[in-house]
Amino acid sequence: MSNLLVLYNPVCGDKSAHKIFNEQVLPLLKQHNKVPSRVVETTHAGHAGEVVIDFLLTTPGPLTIILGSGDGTLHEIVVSLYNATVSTPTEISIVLVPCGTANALYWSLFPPKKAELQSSLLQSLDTFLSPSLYNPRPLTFAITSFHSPTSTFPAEPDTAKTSVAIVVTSTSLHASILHDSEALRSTYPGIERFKIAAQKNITRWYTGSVKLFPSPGSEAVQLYDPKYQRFVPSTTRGELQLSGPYAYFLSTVNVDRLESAFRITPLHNLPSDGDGPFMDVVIVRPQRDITIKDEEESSRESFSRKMYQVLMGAYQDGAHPNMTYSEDGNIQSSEEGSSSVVEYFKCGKWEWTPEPGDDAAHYVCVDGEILYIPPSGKAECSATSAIRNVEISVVV
Ligand SMILES: Nc1ncnc2c1ncn2[C@@H]1O[C@H](COP(=O)(O)OP(=O)(O)OP(=O)(O)O)[C@@H](O)[C@H]1O
Repeated sequence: MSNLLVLYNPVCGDKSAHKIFNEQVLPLLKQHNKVPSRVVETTHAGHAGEVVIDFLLTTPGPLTIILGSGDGTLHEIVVSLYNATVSTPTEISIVLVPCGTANALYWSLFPPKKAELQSSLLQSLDTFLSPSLYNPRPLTFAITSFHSPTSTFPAEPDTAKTSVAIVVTSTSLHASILHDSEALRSTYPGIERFKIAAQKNITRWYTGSVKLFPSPGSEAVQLYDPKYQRFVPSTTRGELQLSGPYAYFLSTVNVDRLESAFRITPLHNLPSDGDGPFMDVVIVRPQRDITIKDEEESSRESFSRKMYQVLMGAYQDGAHPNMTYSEDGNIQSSEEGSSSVVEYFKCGKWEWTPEPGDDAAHYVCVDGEILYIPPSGKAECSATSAIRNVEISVVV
């Protein structure tokens, strides 16, 4: 029998968690004779992680957390577990009640149905309360470590320079958007703040080098081929190097979307080679477009319209992986073009080494947390199925 902890963040999203928990979640638990060991409303940033660690230390054993938050609070819990010493193997099940701004994990596991104006926020809880439907989905983690040039390799992970994603790890445009949108949170509490920050950054390119590595059980990184609408092994075995500049570089685990309607990694569930944990990686490199001949402002301005089309493709149920360039460099929604606009990979690990002079290329977004790569350093991100002694699954 699993211990039960109820935990919610009253300030996430539109600040409705307190009401949802007191008017819906707690009465439903009572009705089903589920008695939580603790009910905690977070009081400060970082509190959710402290509560979970404290609970595990005082009450060892399998734990179910009914979590009212966005992705950021779950990220905080995962990072705390990564940094803590949980001495015995522990299984944690999360029942998600989406109260945040984007709720990427929830909407990926419970995609909104087109016919419904408003999908239920209690689908994970409903499953938890109906044991016959119970189907825990193990989470994959993307662990990013930040190396300065003085780090020795292979190095022990330095926890002070490591973070763990359960949704997204990105650089380039997406990291810039998250970096700038945080300052807009109080004025624009909803997802419009991401669009405003996108407009500000869309002409920027990012310089550096990228290496992708196959996931365990696969000899090569897998690349989506729009012509055959499936993943195929890259012709390069093992490590694959890609030269920049980059407009977009984003990887996800566990999700096909970052908001209910923004399906940026829509091929998350499409099978590919390899049996180990993997990440979906979406890259846009402007110089794959034959009309882009240089890195001047006018080229960036011109390419930003194509980058915009790619992002709109994500809002059109994830149409962008099938966008190709026509012979004259226009984007078409057809697999018949000369090359794909987006490069969509599945891999087990990536490395991002920003060009030392490109400050904006040093930002990395890990589930909304913005981290900075040390000067002349790099970020290394690997997919894994357990953190330390802890396995986490989500109730779907
Ligand atoms: N009582 C509190 N006061 C201030 N900040 C808090 C409190 N409790 C939690 N937080 C912080 O609130 C932040 C936002 O939470 P969260 O990321 O879950 O929601 P969101 O950003 O609205 O949604 P999403 O991540 O889905 O976009 C978290 O980073 C967490 O540290």
